[in-house]
Amino acid sequence: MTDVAQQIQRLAAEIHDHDRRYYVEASPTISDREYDALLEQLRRLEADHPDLVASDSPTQRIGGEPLDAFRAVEHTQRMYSIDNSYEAEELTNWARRCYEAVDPQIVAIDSELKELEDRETGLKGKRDDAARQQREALNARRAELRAARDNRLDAAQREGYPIAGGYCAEPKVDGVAASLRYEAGRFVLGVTRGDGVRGDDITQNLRTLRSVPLALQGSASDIGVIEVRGEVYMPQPEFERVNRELVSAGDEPLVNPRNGTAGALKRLDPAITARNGLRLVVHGRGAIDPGVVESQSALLERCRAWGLPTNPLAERCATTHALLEYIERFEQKKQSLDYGVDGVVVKVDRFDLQERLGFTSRFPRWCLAYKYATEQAPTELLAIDWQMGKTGKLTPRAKMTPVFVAGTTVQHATLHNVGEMSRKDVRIGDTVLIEKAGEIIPQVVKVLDPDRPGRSDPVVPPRVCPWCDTPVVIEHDQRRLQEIEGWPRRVQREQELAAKQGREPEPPAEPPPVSILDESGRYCPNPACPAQLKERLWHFASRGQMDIDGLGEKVIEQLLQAGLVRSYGDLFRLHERRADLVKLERMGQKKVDNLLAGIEAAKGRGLARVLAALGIRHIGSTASTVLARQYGSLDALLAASVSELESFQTDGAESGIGPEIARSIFEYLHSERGVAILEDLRELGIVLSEEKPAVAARSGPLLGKTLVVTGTLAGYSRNEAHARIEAAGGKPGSSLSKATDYLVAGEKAGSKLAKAAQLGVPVLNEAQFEALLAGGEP
Ligand SMILES: NC(=O)c1ccc[n+]([C@@H]2O[C@H](COP(=O)([O-])OP(=O)(O)OC[C@H]3O[C@@H](n4cnc5c(N)ncnc54)[C@H](O)[C@@H]3O)[C@@H](O)[C@H]2O)c1
Ligand SMILES: [Zn+2]
Repeated sequence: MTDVAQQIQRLAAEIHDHDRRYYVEASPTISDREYDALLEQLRRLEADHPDLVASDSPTQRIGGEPLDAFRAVEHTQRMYSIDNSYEAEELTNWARRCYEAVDPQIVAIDSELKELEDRETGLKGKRDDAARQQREALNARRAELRAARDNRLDAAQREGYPIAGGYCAEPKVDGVAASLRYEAGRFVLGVTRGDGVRGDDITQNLRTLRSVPLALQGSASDIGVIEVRGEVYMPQPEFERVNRELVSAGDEPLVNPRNGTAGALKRLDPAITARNGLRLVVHGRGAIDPGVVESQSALLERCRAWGLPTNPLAERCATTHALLEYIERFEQKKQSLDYGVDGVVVKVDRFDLQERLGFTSRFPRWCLAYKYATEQAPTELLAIDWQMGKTGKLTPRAKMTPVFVAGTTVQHATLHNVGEMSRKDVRIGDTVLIEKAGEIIPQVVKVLDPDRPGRSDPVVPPRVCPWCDTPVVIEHDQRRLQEIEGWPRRVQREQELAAKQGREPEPPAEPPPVSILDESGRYCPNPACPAQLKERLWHFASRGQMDIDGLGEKVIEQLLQAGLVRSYGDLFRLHERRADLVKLERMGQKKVDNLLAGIEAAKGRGLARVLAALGIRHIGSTASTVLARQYGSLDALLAASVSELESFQTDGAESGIGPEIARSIFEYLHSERGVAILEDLRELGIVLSEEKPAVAARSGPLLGKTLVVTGTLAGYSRNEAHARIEAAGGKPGSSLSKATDYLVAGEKAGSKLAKAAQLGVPVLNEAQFEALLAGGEP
């Protein structure tokens, strides 16, 4: 194989790997700009060596793949990616190409030039006078046409390539593409982009989004097919809320809202998707009945009238000058939006012109994404320290010379885990590039001077816990482990297949053994580790959990140092150690009184808060609330089996407690340690039960009303509907009686409908229910 062929293959493999991380696993390891640079490099090589372009090259296809777990659906019209640019000049070059292809004068000139060329070919070999004369006339005409063409283009450039109908500029919302199909105005199918040809059927998940209308308004019901394309995204406040819950449940936080969206859409249980606060914005079309809309700007207008959400910041721009002005203006504005935007998408507005421009193998020619570069800054890496989490996880953190980036001064960046740190080969003294994209925590992008002489040795990760000297436990990337484990099976399968087909087997190469590069986590397994204890107590006492007034980080450290606290229970025994407490630095009588009162008050927070406070893996405030409501007391919870925990329904609907959560809570409750902790808390008089939903609000539009919910609602899970009823002052019931005020019926409502009719209980559909919640008439 030639060097170039090898280089192309290596690059393609590398890009393919990044695609998988980005689209399938939703955890990219390089920035978009670096990714785009790799792709550009490949494109250049391939352009010079067209014979080496493989049909599955990343330059020839769109990155995602449909997932096995969902039904794959073929798109009626392909879903494309969009070409990127980071420079104003690329944008004007793009506009020029569009202009040349659609401006009537240039098109006329080009077709005449083509005609001249054909005539010239016809004259080839003829040497007589007539032919010479014809040739001269032809050349003169060609020169004339070329001059006219240049003039026309020069003028167009000055005016900003004023294409007929102009351009449309819209924010490029950073989310996940989806196609939504409406037939006679009803939502019938939602599909991800997948590989552009086939995507995943995510209809059920999309139905849970409030911004996805299940039925369109106005003229839409008279139109056979309306297929729109849009972006599903997670607004910033939802992203922060979801991350707070994940962190408090001991799970890894989402890296950014886009990854969070991709993850939530891939959930098999729509109730979980519903909990992520996703939203939709429509920005394009798939198949739409002919004659319905003629341009991008008209489409957006019609969508609004049909009740489909579009971006109010979209604007028609007559020229590239206006486009660039929009881009500049928007760079300021995007900071204040409550959703992530990574650029501006510009499109030729008129659909007939779009059709004339057509597509390349990956992109529409009539569309371009202008991307804002993520703010990055170089700085020096001073040290790497290890942070302890409440589950015992040790996370490497870079300490750097402070640097100003994306609006704040940054001096720490996370390195995630030892694998990541080793793959980036980050060492002390390096100049590193850091960035803050949609993420809250700054990231180290890469080392800028990896070939510098006299570089320090790689940092050796701790083999024992830096706080308690217990040997650490190392975990490796699950996917790599499966790959290694499954290799013999793959070899065998190939041999069998080859034997059947009567050919030489071509067994897959043996995957390399796991190394430090595959490390995904390092843990201190010692439950009594003081560093973990501090993190756990800190979590236990915080707001969303036991909410103990006066027990902050500093006080916890003091208590641990003085040996006054070694467990959660010890907190509730502190009143016996009053004398010791007063002696602590900066404490004094009054502060001790406050602290002890805070601890006393926390005793009655109830089971849900206690479960959330214990830092059990995967158990955050949502899961603990569902569990406490369902079981009512610790004893009832203790009596439940794993299979019951994972399958119980709250009033006929999925509880949202999947197998992972069920196993985690079960194991904790029945572990020696869990039992000891909970028994201790029980003896100390901590309330380990939960009042059933009687904690109704004392005001609201539903005050004093009882509502029963049945069937599947599009906008909420059963639990959420109940929570909304309570928040509005009402009482959610489970069985119908004469005392029931309303029956809220979703899809597949079943026998309760007949019973309601019998009892004379009014039935509400979802829209009427929402109207009632909002304080109006149903
Ligand atoms: N960092 C990595 O490892 C990595 C890996 C793969 C891809 N990527 C990034 O993803 C890009 C490719 O992803 P892509 O194919 O999804 O392209 P893209 O995200 O750059 O743009 C295309 C998408 O933009 C969306 N979009 C948002 N607002 C829109 C609007 N108003 N109008 C039209 N479309 C709009 C559409 O859903 C469309 O599918 C790469 O260029 C790279 O930047 C990064
Ligand atoms: Zn330890």
